[in-house]
Amino acid sequence: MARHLITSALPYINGIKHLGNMVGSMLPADVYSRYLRQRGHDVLYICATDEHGTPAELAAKEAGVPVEAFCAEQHDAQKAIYDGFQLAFDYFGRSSSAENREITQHFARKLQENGFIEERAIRQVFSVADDRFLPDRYIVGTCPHCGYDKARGDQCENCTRVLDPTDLIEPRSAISGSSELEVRETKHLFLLQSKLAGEVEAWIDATGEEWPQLASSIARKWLTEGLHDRSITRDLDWGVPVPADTWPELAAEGKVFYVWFDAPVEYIGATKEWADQDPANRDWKSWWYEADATVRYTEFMAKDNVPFHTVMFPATQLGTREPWKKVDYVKAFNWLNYYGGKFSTSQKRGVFTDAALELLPADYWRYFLIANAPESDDTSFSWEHFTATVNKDLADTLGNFVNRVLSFSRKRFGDAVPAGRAAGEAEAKLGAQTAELLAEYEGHMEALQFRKAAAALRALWSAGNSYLEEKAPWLEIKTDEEGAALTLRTAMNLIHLYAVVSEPFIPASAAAMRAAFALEGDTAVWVSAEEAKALDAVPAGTPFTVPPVLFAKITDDDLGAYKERFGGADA
Ligand SMILES: Nc1ncnc2c1ncn2[C@@H]1O[C@H](COP(=O)(O)OP(=O)(O)OP(=O)(O)O)[C@@H](O)[C@H]1O
Ligand SMILES: [Zn+2]
Repeated sequence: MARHLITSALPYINGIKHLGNMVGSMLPADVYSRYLRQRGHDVLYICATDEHGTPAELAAKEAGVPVEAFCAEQHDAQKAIYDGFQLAFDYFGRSSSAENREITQHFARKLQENGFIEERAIRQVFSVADDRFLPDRYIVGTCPHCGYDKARGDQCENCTRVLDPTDLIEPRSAISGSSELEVRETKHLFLLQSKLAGEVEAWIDATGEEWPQLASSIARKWLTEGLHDRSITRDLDWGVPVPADTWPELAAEGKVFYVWFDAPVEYIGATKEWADQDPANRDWKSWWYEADATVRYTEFMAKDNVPFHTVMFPATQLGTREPWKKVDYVKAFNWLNYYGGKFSTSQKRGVFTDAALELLPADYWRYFLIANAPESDDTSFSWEHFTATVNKDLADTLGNFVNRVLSFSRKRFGDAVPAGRAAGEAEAKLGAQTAELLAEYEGHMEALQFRKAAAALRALWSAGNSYLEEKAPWLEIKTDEEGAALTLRTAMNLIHLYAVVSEPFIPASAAAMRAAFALEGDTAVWVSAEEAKALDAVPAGTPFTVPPVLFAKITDDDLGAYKERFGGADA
């Protein structure tokens, strides 16, 4: 049995996340974690808010609150929404924690000891209008590689290339828009990534083989373009301070580490936060430091985050010369787009997670998003597609099946699962088909192929509908009561199986389906394809209740109202 360490890219603190963030990082990590837990693995799913950096500072300023208070508030607001989405983190931490400060400073000291950090005087962009040095991402201009005119000084969102502010054509301040920029001299720490490039490449050769193509191609592209030394400190108030014991002068000047230096370290920091809550029973080091071969580490993120996770953070880890656990598998996603553009926080485009939960329960979104995850390509969200998926897959195929079977059985046979005749040919065929589809579903989950997994799950639900149509217990009952009872008992067993295996996708509905049957013990434990074949986990005589309608259909009026409210018109 493996121990699975799972992390999803840290959501940034400056605002409520949108559905793109959800499907590109946290949601698939949660689905995968839930699946592995059900299968009996030891799983640790860690995430946190990414709290440092200029955007947080500026957002706090705009809100008129101190940045610490702003982050604390926003962290709680995000956490409440993730609870609403039923994201079952083992721990959801904060990159501004004392634990992360300690580990980040430790990383920096080790890198210094090993000769991978150098102090350099650099000339940095100073905005006269804003009276401050501008961090890279607060300088915007045109990308020299692809011509995108809103490229930031650290990275071009359009072509994902990493940039230096001085690469930008027609640079201007993102704060004031002023182009009155001067270059002034200031000292910073540089991580000598160029010295680590060979090691990173060798590491990718050894581990990157099985990564999805999206992840490995971005990593390779980055290495081919050359791994440059990078400044890892900033002139900001808010961040992990440069430790005074190692760099007294820079510490006195109030320099902090660059947010991209401490954010990935927070995967470790948050694990320590988790352990610090119950030190007698939780051990963070066995996951991260000298972790043995039973620990398998999987990361989830969208494509813009790939270079930092596949190249830069591994370089940092390698440079410490300490045995830190490095990623085994990088599950990378493309963009979820919204009517002609990327979902975007800054441009307030798309559906945000708080609004989504106001409209409909989490399971509707979870299912739709995962079934249409941007795995092999960018994917477009449309309200029509969302409506059709919810109505067809969730309401008609799954929800209706559950309600029809349970209501009809209660009406004819009372509040316990009827016995009826022994299983016959139709049940044997259904059992074989169920086992086959379940094995297919498992295979896709093991391979982290979420769209395919969703399709197999949907097929499993459909198989129940076909069986029910074929046996037609509402006709059968007129001539063969024992046969009708068998059909209903079998269908109820399917409902229970669906409840168990659908849990990673739709946890709340799955729990409601399981709770319909008064069974003893932990009924959420995974059922193997071989066990599923018999369709007899719920024995005759088990008391049951009919749950309220699981999925309400979205009407044409609802659809119209959603499009109106969220601006869902083609650009
Ligand atoms: N449209 C999208 N589709 C899929 N994943 C996305 C999308 N936008 C952002 N992500 C991913 O969401 C995760 C959290 O990102 P983060 O909080 O830093 O927001 P972001 O990337 O700045 O998004 P935005 O630009 O919309 O603010 C990252 O892994 C990021 O790559
Ligand atoms: Zn570009």
